[in-house]
Amino acid sequence: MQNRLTINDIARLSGVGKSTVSRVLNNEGNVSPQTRERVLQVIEQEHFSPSKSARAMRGFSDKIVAIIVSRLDSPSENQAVRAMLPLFYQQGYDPIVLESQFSAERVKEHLQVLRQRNIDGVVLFGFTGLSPQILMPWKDKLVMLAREMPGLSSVCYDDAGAVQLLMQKLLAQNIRSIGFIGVSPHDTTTGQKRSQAYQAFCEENGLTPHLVLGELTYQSGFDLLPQLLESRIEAVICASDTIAIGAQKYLQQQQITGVQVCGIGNNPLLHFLFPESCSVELGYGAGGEAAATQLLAQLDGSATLKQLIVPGKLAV
Ligand SMILES: O=P(O)(O)OC[C@H]1O[C@H](O[C@H]2O[C@H](CO)[C@@H](O)[C@H](O)[C@H]2O)[C@H](O)[C@@H](O)[C@@H]1O
Repeated sequence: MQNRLTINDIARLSGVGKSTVSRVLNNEGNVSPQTRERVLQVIEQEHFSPSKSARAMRGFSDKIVAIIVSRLDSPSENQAVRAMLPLFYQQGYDPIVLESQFSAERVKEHLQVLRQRNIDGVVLFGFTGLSPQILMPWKDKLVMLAREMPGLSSVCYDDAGAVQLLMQKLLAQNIRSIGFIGVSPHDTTTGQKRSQAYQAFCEENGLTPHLVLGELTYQSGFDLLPQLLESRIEAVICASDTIAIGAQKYLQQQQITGVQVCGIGNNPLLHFLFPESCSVELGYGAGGEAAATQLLAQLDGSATLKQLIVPGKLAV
């Protein structure tokens, strides 16, 4: 992105004064929503970014990357973010963290502000419903995590592979009555891919599928397990370790034994509370490192866009 235009040009094109543009850039009050929108439109159209030296003079760090997580309370995303931070610090970048709550509109707003602030790069935890139109202008300075999108760099997890590892492990123990607690297929990765892998494995191995769908919460595991127990399952695979914690809690509360609970993610809390459960190390730390490394390489011009998949492995 080049700074061919100055703040005076943006003021002229928007039909406002220079101080108004400055207030919009600094996200200050005293600007009507219509004026703010007009100025932002011109900034967007012209790909304008205030000079870094101006930012530095205002006391901002000159190298900033933004990390847009979906949920600040997600254990899996926290693991990935923690792995990224040291890499950004080492290269002199100050990371800032924003939250999307799976809202495409919120991502759009965040990116607008980041554009105004001339942020150097973005790691975005992707999800269903994000518009390529919003993201493509960022393609050289953005890496998407946990989802892929054509034309963007991405780091994904092996969703189907994780389910297959668990199914193979259970089958090797001669456990054939296996239930699955998944999430909505609207969620392409944790939802659709993991549930489909379960169903496909059942079909290939002559197993009867027992599938229920809930949300990415402890409560879902707790509430949905009783339905599966009616089918006399010997084991249950949960689409995430968070769901598995809820399922284990139900078994503990009802003093039910003989049902093996498996999760995906290798969350230390699952192993601490319920060491008898099993899980797949999906590689959140490795994913975070890979995303940060790729973004840094894109920013210094040493890498082209890449799509990476982190391999999972059974957690011991
Ligand atoms: O309970 P958590 O530790 O939060 O793990 C649940 C899943 O979180 C992640 O998937 C969800 O967020 C992704 C963005 O980070 C999004 O792409 C996906 O659709 C959501 O389901 C993580 O990627 C999964 O591995 C976790 O199982």
